[in-house]
Amino acid sequence: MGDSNKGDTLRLPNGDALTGDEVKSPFLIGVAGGTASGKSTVCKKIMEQLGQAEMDHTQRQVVAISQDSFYRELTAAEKAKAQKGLFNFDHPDAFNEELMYDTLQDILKGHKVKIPGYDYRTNSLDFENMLVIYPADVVLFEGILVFYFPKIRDLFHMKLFVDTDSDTRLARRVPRDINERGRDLDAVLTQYMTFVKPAFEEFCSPTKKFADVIIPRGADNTVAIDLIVQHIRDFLNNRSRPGSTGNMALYMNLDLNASGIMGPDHFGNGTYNAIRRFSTLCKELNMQGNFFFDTNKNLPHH
Ligand SMILES: Nc1ncnc2c1ncn2[C@@H]1O[C@H](COP(=O)(O)OP(=O)(O)O)[C@@H](O)[C@H]1O
Ligand SMILES: O=c1ccn([C@@H]2O[C@H](COP(=O)(O)O)[C@@H](O)[C@H]2O)c(=O)[nH]1
Repeated sequence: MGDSNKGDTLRLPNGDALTGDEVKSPFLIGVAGGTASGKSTVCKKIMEQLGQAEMDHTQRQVVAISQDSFYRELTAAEKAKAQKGLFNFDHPDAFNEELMYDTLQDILKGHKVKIPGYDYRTNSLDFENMLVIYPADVVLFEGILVFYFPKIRDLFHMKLFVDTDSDTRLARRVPRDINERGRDLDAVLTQYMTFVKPAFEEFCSPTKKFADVIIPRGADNTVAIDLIVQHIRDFLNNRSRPGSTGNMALYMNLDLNASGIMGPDHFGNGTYNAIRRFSTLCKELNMQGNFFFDTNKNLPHH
């Protein structure tokens, strides 16, 4: 970061100030999309290409977290309904919004956090298998409704929406739920028609408009994934540069269309060039239909 930023208050995307030891705040990327659109697969590919997947958890620079760890605990009556496929896991009320928000805030402050796994066979949080999320440079947070809650949406430095058509998603969900989530065909189809499809249309699909980047065809879109990976690489390199404050938010929350307001003096030349490269690539890919890029109008906090 150039000298021009010395003395600036470092801020989380929602405007909260960061001070002292807390400045090693990660760059937080939200990854939304319908069920079985390929959100986890996209995150996995990003991690693999960055050489993070095979790395020890404590050493990773990039980590991925699922929104499923923030389903709220069900009452006995709700659990009984869930076992019969009669509970709506696709409604925003199924999630613990406050816990999700507080945990993401902790992550943004550079704290180590522990979150439960999720057991789809019992429809419950798995406190026996707690996941320890060590402070990282980049955190991917994926889930069907990660852009639904405004307070949470505002925490992301970058928002991706994995846009896979609904036939493909259903065709992938059926075998996945049968083979990996302990369901039978009837239950999967009934849940899909009763809850999943209507909730996607009402709550998930409308959040696509908040995305900075829309990835058509999910993990098949290798061009888009390569671009995102390159973008993250640039930021990781920038962060490790001598003189960098290590604050990703200052680096990322930019309206690229308004690049006239910044020049090589505003950030270091490396940063500036990376942003220009990203902007140019996005425009090209947009034209090729590999990628839809929108500037982040919600996050003007530099
Ligand atoms: N591009 C793809 N081609 C074939 N199968 C895929 C592809 N992307 C995902 N899948 C499969 O579809 C299912 C759902 O993918 P997943 O990444 O778990 O979606 P989500 O996280 O959005 O629910 C998984 O079984 C996964 O292996
Ligand atoms: O106990 C549960 C909890 C969730 N679901 C379904 O999971 C998907 C969200 O996960 P994806 O990996 O994004 O598909 C959601 O559509 C819920 O319906 C479930 O079936 N049971």
